[in-house]
Amino acid sequence: MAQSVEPTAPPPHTADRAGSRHTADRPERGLATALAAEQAHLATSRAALARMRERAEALFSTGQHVAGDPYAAETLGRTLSRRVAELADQPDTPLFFGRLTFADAEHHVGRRHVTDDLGEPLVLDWRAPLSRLFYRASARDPQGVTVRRRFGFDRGELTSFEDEHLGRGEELGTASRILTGEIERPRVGPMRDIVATIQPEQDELVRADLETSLCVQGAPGTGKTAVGLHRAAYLLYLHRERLRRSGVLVVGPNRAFLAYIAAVLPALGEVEVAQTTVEELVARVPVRAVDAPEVAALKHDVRLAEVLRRAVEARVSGATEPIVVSDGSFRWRIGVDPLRRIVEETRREGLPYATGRERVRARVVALLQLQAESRRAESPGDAWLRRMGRCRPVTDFLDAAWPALTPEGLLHLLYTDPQVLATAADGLLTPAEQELLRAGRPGRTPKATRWTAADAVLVDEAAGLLERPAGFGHVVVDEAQDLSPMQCRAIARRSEHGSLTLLGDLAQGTAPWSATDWRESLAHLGKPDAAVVPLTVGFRVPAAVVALANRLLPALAVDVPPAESLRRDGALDVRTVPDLVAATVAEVRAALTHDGSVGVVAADDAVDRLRAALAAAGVETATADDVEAATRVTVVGATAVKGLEYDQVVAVEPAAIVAAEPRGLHRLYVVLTRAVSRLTVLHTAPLPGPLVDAPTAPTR
Ligand SMILES: Nc1ncnc2c1ncn2[C@@H]1O[C@H](COP(=O)(O)OP(=O)(O)OP(=O)(O)O)[C@@H](O)[C@H]1O
Repeated sequence: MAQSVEPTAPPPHTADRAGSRHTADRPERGLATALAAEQAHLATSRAALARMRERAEALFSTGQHVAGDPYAAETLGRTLSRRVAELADQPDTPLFFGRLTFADAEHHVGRRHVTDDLGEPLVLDWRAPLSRLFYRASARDPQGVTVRRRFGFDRGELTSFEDEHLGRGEELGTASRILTGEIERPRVGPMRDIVATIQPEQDELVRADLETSLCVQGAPGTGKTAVGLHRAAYLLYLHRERLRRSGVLVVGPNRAFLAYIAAVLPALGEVEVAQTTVEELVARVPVRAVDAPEVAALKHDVRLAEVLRRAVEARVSGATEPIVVSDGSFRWRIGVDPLRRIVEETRREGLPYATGRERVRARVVALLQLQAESRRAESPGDAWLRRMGRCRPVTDFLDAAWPALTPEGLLHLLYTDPQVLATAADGLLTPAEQELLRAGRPGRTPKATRWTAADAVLVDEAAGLLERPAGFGHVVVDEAQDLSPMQCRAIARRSEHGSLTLLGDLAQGTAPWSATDWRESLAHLGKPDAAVVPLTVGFRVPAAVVALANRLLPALAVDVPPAESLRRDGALDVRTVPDLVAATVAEVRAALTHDGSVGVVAADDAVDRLRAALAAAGVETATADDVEAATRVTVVGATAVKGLEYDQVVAVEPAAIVAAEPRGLHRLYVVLTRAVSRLTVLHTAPLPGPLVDAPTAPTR
């Protein structure tokens, strides 16, 4: 049988476990000795990590004297300061969480490599090839592992362990108490890493090759975000140099979400991953206006990509006049035909527009150079070439045949010149749609125009036609179901030569343009062949709560496998109340008698009222952006709660959440799947149809 051990004076919540497992005196003593040995190994490893950090700090402070020049010093300084940050020891985060025993060796597995002064490993990084066995070895296929040991910690102290003798066919799987304890622990504050308990099907995704693009369709709480972040850390470990140069980007739905996940990668020693929202990614113009819903929907339609492409192409025209340049006593001339040929040839090369313009300039200058060489019998120098490239006749020709463009200038032109729009949109947009696009009253100039969020995406598309943006080696996109086709393209431009991890749940799509089929999104993202992999085992939401949320699925018109929960604990309470505000205050008070965070989720326009009522009742609350807030209660609008979780959730008036937006039922599905331990639904209005008569499960 699998064994577990606790110290002789364990913390109260683990005492009975130890007692129930090991009554015989001798094994208990043996296990206590083993526990003491593990605690000693932890102390040794901590001390070794501290020495590694001291060495890195010493190098950092002498780095400037060692490096030959200021640039080298800066690079070295950056590398070393990163190294120092990576080696930080977080007192609450165990340095190792597992141990693998083989016939001839033993390895502790932890958050980073730790070596002793001789370079011998004390802890293996969880991402090392050997560590993989910690997650993947099983009784059926032990892969050489005789014993897998998991450690239990309490506030950074090693307090217990559990052994699975895989070699003898023993395996605890999800019955592991340490695993269950980790999954069911009350949540507080920002998201944490899950390295100690990554499940085999998650590990498979985390360790997919750098070349592989993946789309993970996962029900709420199945660990999609966790998988995406751990994959980023894994890829950075395996391809450190390459990805440091090209970069890794994480795209999330909003700032509150990014704040919630911000600490995960640094805790894994990865301090240099860019984290952003799509809005920030495309923020070339300030957003100062809001589109009507039908205009926004049109601007996010993929047909606009072709309209913009044609509009750019239409800027290029043939030459109508020769170029004549006076150069001292010489006059150089290029006729209309060769100029047309240059434009045509360059157009066929399909370069980004701005690069094309420079190519045409270079070709014109090359023809001038030929003439100069044949007349003067010597080759003109660089200064001459530059002067020719900038001289008036050449720039006049360029401005007529291949005019300079800015992305916002192009969009402004489309919005203000009906003829330009009609030509570019011919056969693609109806006259009524063209009218809609122009209805936004653009300013006289691009600068004077009050751009909308959808305009910013179009400006980014235009920018991509003019110049190729720098891409990332790997991009992780969370809540990807909400990306519009045009937003997908903005991400595609940044991952053209890299790979993607796309994470999402079609059932949680709340935007008017949310995906209903991953294949379409993947095509817009430029990765049509990426595999779509389901995750269905939920680690967040208790089974009773999942059952309630699943009642909405048939009404959501998406084809996704329903979630199952690993969690049998948890409570659900759905109640009609006479006064929503008073009931919310009472419910929050009751929730505060238990551990963990409390999230009050309501339609956006009810948030201020509820916060005020809670404040009047003496309950301090935070907003979703404030993940570090000392207060345990957060009041959050339904539209901001995606991706977040709270230990106890009070969902207020589902009917109002549904009524607030066209995809309100999808929004409600998101709201109902945020609870870790307990969900209370309070309502005065009738519940939305699918929830009527739902059974409740009050267990405490
Ligand atoms: N293997 C695991 N071990 C322990 N906890 C896990 C594991 N996988 C996921 N979790 C936890 O389950 C919760 C949900 O995970 P996560 O937020 O990644 O899910 P998600 O699929 O992104 O959810 P959503 O669809 O709501 O965005 C988190 O608290 C996470 O830490």
